[in-house]
Amino acid sequence: MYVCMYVCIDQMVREALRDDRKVMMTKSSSIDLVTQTDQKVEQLIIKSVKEKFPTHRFIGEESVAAGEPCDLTDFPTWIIDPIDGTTNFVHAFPFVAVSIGFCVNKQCEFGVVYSCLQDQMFTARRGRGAFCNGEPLQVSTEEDISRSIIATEFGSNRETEAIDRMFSSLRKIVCIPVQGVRSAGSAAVNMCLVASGCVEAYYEIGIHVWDVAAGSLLVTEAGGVLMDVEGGVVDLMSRRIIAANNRTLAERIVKEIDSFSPTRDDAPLPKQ
Ligand SMILES: O=P(O)(O)O[C@H]1[C@H](O)[C@@H](O)[C@H](O)[C@@H](O)[C@@H]1O
Ligand SMILES: [Mg+2]
Ligand SMILES: [Mg+2]
Repeated sequence: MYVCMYVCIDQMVREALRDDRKVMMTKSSSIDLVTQTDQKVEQLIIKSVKEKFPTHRFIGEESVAAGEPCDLTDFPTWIIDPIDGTTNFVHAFPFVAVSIGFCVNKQCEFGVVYSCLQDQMFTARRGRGAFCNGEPLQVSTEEDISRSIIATEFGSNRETEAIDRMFSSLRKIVCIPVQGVRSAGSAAVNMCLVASGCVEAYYEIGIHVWDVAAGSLLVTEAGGVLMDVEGGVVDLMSRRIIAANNRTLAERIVKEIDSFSPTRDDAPLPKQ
């Protein structure tokens, strides 16, 4: 099933990158884009999984956008971001990933991130390590943030308060100083870069559970840590995350972040 699904998705994304990168609609803001490929890939994944596991549940980015609930329960649940980096996809910027996390009892059991244009399949199973195209992954051993590259993103929220806090945090982190700040344009790819040891840490406020479910397992199985931006235990439904190579760097980043709390992924939908 999985090989067939992967081949279909790979072909679908590559053909769409060549022939159809049109924006179909926007969601939370004029820059929160959706394409037909986002929807087709998610439908293909859900259909394929349902055929084999009809009782399993799903949290899919585009299904939630269409009104499906975003509730993570103890049931076996597939958490899907069909195209992570949709803005990159629309611009043919080469970091476009498919991210699938599988959770039972609210714990990720395996995660897959396929970085389409790099043809890199990142995989992790809980307790069994993280891999890229079968090669084991290990986070960076760097303990000194002034010798680190930090990744972050600005998302699609342009509200003044959120922007002010994001730029205040960024300024403080840049001026530590760190050796570099990077934005792949995809949370999942940023987390794969942490798991691969290319980037020491990634943080973002505004992500969704589907952006980070698979990547969170890749990071921890590669020896890294996850933390809330205020230093507590990460909550994948809180829309805030730090994924780092070690606690030292994660705690250093916490000191510089002006945090805020977006509406949770599992917040009750506003009454109609
Ligand atoms: O919407 P996609 O492309 O699935 O996910 C991206 C968000 O749009 C963006 O706002 C966020 O910053 C980025 O991390 C995420 O991958
Ligand atoms: Mg995403
Ligand atoms: Mg997406």
